[in-house]
Amino acid sequence: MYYFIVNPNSRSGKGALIWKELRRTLRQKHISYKAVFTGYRGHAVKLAASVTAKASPEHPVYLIAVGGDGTIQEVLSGVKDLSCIYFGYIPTGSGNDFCRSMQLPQDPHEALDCILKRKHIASMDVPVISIKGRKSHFAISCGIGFDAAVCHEVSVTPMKKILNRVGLGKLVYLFVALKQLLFLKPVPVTLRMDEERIYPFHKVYFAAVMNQKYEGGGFKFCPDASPSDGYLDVIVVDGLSKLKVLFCLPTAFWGKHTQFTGIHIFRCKKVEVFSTVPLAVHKDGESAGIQETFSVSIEKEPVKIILP
Ligand SMILES: Nc1ncnc2c1ncn2[C@@H]1O[C@H](COP(=O)(O)OP(=O)(O)OP(=O)(O)O)[C@@H](O)[C@H]1O
Repeated sequence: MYYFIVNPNSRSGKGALIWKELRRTLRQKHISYKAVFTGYRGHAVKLAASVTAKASPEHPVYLIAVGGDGTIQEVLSGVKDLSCIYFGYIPTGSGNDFCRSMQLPQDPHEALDCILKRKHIASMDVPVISIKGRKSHFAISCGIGFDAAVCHEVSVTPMKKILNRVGLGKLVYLFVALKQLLFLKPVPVTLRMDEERIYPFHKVYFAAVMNQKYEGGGFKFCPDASPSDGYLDVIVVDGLSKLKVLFCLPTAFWGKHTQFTGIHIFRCKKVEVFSTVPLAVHKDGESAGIQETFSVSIEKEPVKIILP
C-alpha cells in the first residue's frame, strides 16, 4: 500500500491538477493506495506522523510526498523512525532542487512510474536542524542570511504565481536574489563544527548547510555534497564586495563559484551557527523564522528512498 501526501497548493495550485492525472494512472493500474491532502503550512508534518504511527521496520510504509521541496522536509519531519518508511517523491513544485540533486525524474508521471517500479532503493542522509530546542528534518539544505531572505521573499512574492503560470517559476529566485543583494548588509557570523573547530567570519552574506549539491532553484552551492556520505557540506560567503557577489552568483549554477576568494566550503557532521544579529533562516526553501543561532546534525538512521 502506498500513502501519498499531496500538497495541492504546490506550484501555485498546479499540484492539485497534476494529482488528478496521477490518480487516473493509479486507478488504471489498479494500485492500492491512500491519499491525504495538506490544507495549510505544516500540515504535512502531522499527516506524515499519523500515517506512519503504526509502521515498524517489519511493516514499513511506502510514504510518497507529492509537492515541492518544502513538502519533502515537512513529510520527513513528521516521521519519528526513519527505518519504518520507504520514501518516494513526485515533484509538483517550482524549484525542484531535490530532483536535481537526487537525479529523480522532474516529470511527475515519470516519477510515479519510477515509484511503482521500485527498481532501486538507496540510503539518504537526513539532517536534523535544532532551533530554540525544536528539532525537525530537512532533505536539501538550510541556511542563514541572503539565501534564506531570498527563500522567504520567493514564498510571498506575487511574481512567483505569475512566472509559474507561464512556466518560468525558476526565474523568480534569480529576480528576488538580485533585489535582496541590493539591500543586504553582511554581518559577523561564527560557525563551530564538530564541537571543536571554530570559524569566525566578519562580513557574511550567507551560510548554508547542505545535504545535497543544489539549492535555490539550481545553484550548485556545494558541488561535492553527497546525501549518502554521512557528512554535511557548509558554504560561507564572506567579505566579498556586492559587485563580486553579483558576478560570482551566476557561476554557482555550474558550481564554478568555489574558485573565488571569500567562498569557504567545509565538511562536518555537526555545525552550530551563531550570528551577531537576528537573520532570516530557511530549511529546504521554507522560512524558519528570524534567528540568531541554530545547529544541524545528521540522523543516525538514513532513510530508504526509491530511485529510478
Ligand atoms: N493547502 C495548502 N495551502 C497553502 N499552503 C500550503 C498548503 N499545503 C502546504 N502548504 C505550504 O506550501 C508551502 C510550499 O509548498 P511546496 O514547497 O510543496 O511547493 P512550492 O513552493 O510550489 O515548490 P518549491 O518549494 O519547489 O518552489 C509549504 O510551506 C507548505 O507547508
